[in-house]
Amino acid sequence: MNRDLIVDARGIHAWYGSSHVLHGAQLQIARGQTVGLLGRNGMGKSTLIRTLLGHVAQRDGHITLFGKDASRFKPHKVARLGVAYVPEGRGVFPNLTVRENLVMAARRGVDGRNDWSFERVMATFPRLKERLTNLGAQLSGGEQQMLSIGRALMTHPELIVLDEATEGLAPLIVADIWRVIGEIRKSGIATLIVDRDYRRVLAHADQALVLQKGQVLLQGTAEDVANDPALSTYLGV
Ligand SMILES: Nc1ncnc2c1ncn2[C@@H]1O[C@H](COP(=O)(O)OP(=O)(O)OP(=O)(O)O)[C@@H](O)[C@H]1O
Repeated sequence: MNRDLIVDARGIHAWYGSSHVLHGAQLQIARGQTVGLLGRNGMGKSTLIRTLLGHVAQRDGHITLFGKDASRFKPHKVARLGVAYVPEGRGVFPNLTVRENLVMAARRGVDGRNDWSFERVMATFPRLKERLTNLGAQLSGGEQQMLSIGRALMTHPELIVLDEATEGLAPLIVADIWRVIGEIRKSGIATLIVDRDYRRVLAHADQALVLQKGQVLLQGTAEDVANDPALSTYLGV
């Protein structure tokens, strides 16, 4: 195995009841790498993510995370390895303040890293700084998304998984979230990104893959995927 791979998933199958959704998909992420996961609606992107994270019980295939066989790991065990999940539809505590949401998430990284301090998160998300005493439920959708990413950073992950982080948000907020994704990339944390805006995904990613009906049809550097003549057909654009 390539030692730099923090995610190495091969031959992944997943089912919801009798519905067979993933048909031998694969995904590799190296340390510090940004990987874009593309595909039309319903092609299995969220299912692949949820399978890697241990949320899909009916699964088959080989998943190695940080060199450990995680094929049967439960979500809490995956999280403890240093994987932070920012799910579609946020994931903040509505009855806690912004400050409480952040502080309760804080922990050192697996290797003891502690560089994403509360102050650094505040500097990254100036909007949240103005809302520290507001409850999670009082935030706009965009602010909740920022808080969710802020919480992920406070856990000092090796990998952040962003599933549709910009979905349904106003363009200025979307631009701000892409700025933060760029900062996360620069800071050396690996990211796995699913987003409808494939151009932005490819502009921010090192590697990309395209899922169709639960299989990976295209995989390579973001530049190669962007230049592949079949891309627009696969994405229906
Ligand atoms: N909890 C579930 N139970 C049953 N079927 C599901 C469930 N979640 C997803 N599916 C089905 O699995 C298939 C893949 O869905 P998935 O959400 O992984 O696709 P996606 O590529 O992430 O698309 P989208 O962008 O629409 O979320 C779809 O046919 C979907 O209807």
